[in-house]
Amino acid sequence: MRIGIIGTGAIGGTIAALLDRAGHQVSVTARGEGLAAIAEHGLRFDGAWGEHVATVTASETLVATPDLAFVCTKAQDASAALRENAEHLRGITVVIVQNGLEALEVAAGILPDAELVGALALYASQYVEPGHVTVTATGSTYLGAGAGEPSDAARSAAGILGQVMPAFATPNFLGAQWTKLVVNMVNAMPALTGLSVQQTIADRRLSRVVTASMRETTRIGFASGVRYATLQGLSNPLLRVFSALPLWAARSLPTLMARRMGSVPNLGSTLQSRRRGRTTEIDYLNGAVVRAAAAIGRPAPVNAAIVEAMQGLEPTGEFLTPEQGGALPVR
Ligand SMILES: NC(=O)C1=CN([C@@H]2O[C@H](COP(=O)(O)OP(=O)(O)OC[C@H]3O[C@@H](n4cnc5c(N)ncnc54)[C@H](OP(=O)(O)O)[C@@H]3O)[C@@H](O)[C@H]2O)C=CC1
Ligand SMILES: CC(C)(CO)C(=O)C(=O)O
Repeated sequence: MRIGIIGTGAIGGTIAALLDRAGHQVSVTARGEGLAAIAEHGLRFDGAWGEHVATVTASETLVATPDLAFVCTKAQDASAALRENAEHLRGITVVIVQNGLEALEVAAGILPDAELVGALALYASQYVEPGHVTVTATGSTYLGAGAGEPSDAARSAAGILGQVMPAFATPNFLGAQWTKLVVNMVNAMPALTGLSVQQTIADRRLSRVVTASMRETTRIGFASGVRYATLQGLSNPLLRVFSALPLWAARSLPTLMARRMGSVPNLGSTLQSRRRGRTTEIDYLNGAVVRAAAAIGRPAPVNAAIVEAMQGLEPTGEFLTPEQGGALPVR
């Protein structure tokens, strides 16, 4: 199958390398140093899903229409990347692999005649250097769209991706995005402190803030009428219990998540953006919780403080100490 990958960073690089290894004809889009490295040496892939050097076609934008496309940029880059490639995305299935709640709505405004599918990745990949990505923790990908049953396009894309990694079409994709948003509350503390996800959760002070942001997210979701979808053991009933726990007891959830990630340090995708001098997705993660809370007239003080702290730090390139990070408000 002819596969197009837009945005060949950690996730795009992983999908591109694995589909190339499985024999698909893969074309990728990249820019700057990343594009130069892939064009010169191929795309180097290693880590938990094996090793491969993919000799993919690489260019700044797609030069032909593929049978299936994956858009794997950060949320803040998605609109521009979709616009730049719109000509070759018309009428085909376009899978947007992206955290946050807005991926499909943004894409629908730019590609009204594509078959849009959202995808939530629960594995962890790292952009090691231009043209080199590594998988630091395995996990499944969930594909779907909207509130109902998964479309034929979602099932078929899950079938293709399922050839190379665990991938499932899921109903209630909106609920799945919220469940993933709860998971992504592990991203901010590493991005604020420069520590890995495992290190931040092992630190009692930072872990309290992670737990508080997760619990706040869960509560805002429930108050907004969200029915959380089941993703990798996290379900609506479990999150209902979690949302009512005191902080000391709720801490067991991020602790379990960190344990599942294993011993290879997982930086999380937000810290990786900072390390590469890129803007972060904070407005689409913790910021999405603040906006959802505002929409129902509720405050989200923990997530608002995290967003504010990140906005202050991003332009400086500096990090908080664990003491400073642990002093963020929790409730
Ligand atoms: N990494 C992870 O473990 C996980 C990430 N996710 C989510 O997946 C999505 C992708 O994340 P991730 O792979 O980590 O992000 P990366 O930053 O590693 O990769 C995104 C890539 O897109 C490229 N890009 C941006 N705009 C364009 C454009 N217009 N044309 C071509 N390329 C472009 C960037 O280029 P450049 O290198 O020049 O910046 C970058 O290489 C995010 O929503 C993230 O939250 C979900 C689960 C796990
Ligand atoms: C699943 C997780 C937390 C993997 O690191 C992720 O989604 C991210 O880093 O953005």
